[in-house]
Amino acid sequence: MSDVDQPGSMAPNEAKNYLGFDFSTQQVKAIVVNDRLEVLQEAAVQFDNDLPEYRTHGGVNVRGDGVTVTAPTIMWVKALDMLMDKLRVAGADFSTIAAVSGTGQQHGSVYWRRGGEKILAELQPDRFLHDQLAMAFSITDSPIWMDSSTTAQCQALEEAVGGPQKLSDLTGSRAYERFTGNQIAKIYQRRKEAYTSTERISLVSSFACSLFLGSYAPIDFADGSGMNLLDISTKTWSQPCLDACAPDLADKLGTPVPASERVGNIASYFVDRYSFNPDCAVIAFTGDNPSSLAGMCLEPGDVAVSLGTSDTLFLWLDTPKPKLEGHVFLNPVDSNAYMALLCFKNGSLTRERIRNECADGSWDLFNQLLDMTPRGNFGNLGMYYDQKEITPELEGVFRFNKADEPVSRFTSREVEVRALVEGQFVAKRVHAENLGFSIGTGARVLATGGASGNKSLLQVLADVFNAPVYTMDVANSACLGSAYRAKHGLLGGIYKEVIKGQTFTLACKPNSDADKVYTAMVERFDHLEASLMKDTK
Ligand SMILES: Nc1ncnc2c1ncn2[C@@H]1O[C@H](COP(=O)(O)OP(=O)(O)O)[C@@H](O)[C@H]1O
Ligand SMILES: O=C(CO)[C@@H](O)[C@H](O)COP(=O)(O)O
Repeated sequence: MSDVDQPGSMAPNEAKNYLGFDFSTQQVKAIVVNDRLEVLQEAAVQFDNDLPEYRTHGGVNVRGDGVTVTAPTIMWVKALDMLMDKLRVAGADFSTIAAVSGTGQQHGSVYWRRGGEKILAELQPDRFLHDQLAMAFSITDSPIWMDSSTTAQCQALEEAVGGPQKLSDLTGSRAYERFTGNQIAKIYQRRKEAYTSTERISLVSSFACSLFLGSYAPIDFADGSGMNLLDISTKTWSQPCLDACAPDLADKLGTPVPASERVGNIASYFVDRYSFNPDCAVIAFTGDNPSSLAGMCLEPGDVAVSLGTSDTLFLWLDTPKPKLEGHVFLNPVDSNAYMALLCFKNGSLTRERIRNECADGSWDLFNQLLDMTPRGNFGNLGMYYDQKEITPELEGVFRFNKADEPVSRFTSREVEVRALVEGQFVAKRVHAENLGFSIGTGARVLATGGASGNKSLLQVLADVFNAPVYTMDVANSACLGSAYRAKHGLLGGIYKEVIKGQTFTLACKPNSDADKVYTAMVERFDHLEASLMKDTK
């Protein structure tokens, strides 16, 4: 029997569309693209505004200790219920979707109670997912990437494998507090019963994939690299790392797979409730930064800067050289390649705080203030770490005048705004150069994320990197990358040959004096940051 004759299969001449999801920090989003990769529909559900009953701020709950940061797992499920309805209202025809994929904020973890997979398999199409999954989790609040409460677990893991560089050589990163292995170790130590009653531990990405699959979805190699548990050479769990974190962990994690793997077909729940074709493929979900790399079709030599809740900077890597700073992940579109990533916790939320304090909550006014100050900011320089930063591990606000003397405040709000933005982007260049990256002639900076629509910010980015900044029509490349990966996962082949034709728009060019101004500022910043780190230690 041919494909066309099989009940429910997609006929060759039927429209083939692709659906991508992004379970990120502040919202869940979706994009439908057609076979030519043109966007047909987009929708989003914002946690704080659309689901106020969970009382999140920026999509998360910060506990009393100030360092434990979680999000209610069931909130993500309820957001998906709402998003599916929004997509339908936007005109999405789910019967045309040939494949679904997705992405999630990295490192966050979901704990399925024993019996969770049975609940997934028996979901009733006439009821919401969140009603049926309310009892499916052994831990109801998922630790997320902003958590920095696992310092002790990180030390223990590094000691267990022979030190921070050994761990980095093995897993692509030294121990980081938000990395999932350390979070699991803390849960095992503090909540043994809950750990024992956990059948499966998912990342946010593989948890979301499980909802579409109707069974536990595997963790993919790229997002799995953000756990301090995956051996990036063998692409299997590292037994010494597992043993250092918690017992029976391999069973609870399942076997990792390439991000392009077709992990099954869509669950009958989605066929019956939303009229998906039963042949619709589910492609492994991955982390949001790896998915952005896929959405931007990053080339070796490009630098991508994501301005989402976190600010991240990432690069394509052919050869991994893990260091004590930054991360090496397996590449989501080429299993023989890698990507390097730097993550800065104080991104958009810190910019929002300064916007609220200096610009009456208006981005327009914030931009006017930024544009009215000169490059170099009269020698004033700032570092704004409202929450303990990841790169570098500093907390607090540090302001310096042109003589590098600490000052408690700047003389005007425009100087404060420019100090924030220059400080954030100079930090990215300093730490990218520490990783060995230097921007060559002809290199492009590709900007994405919620703040990448702001031209005044992008102008500073272009100046600091002394390189042109490009954007795509769709600011959310993580979500777009999910739709692209759905197509690639279904069809197979070389990613760049299946996914081609994206156009970038030149957003900003560097000014002629930028190199001089910012090369000097990079040196000063590096020096000042090093002395702050010394003081902290
Ligand atoms: N015009 C703007 N200027 C600067 N930042 C903006 C602008 N519009 C949105 N943002 C920022 O984008 C952030 C959300 O980015 P997004 O990539 O959607 O986040 P995430 O994917 O992490 O949920 C918000 O916190 C907001 O501060
Ligand atoms: O921790 C990291 C990367 O290592 C963060 O980048 C998270 O992946 C959250 O992403 P956004 O919601 O800010 O896009």
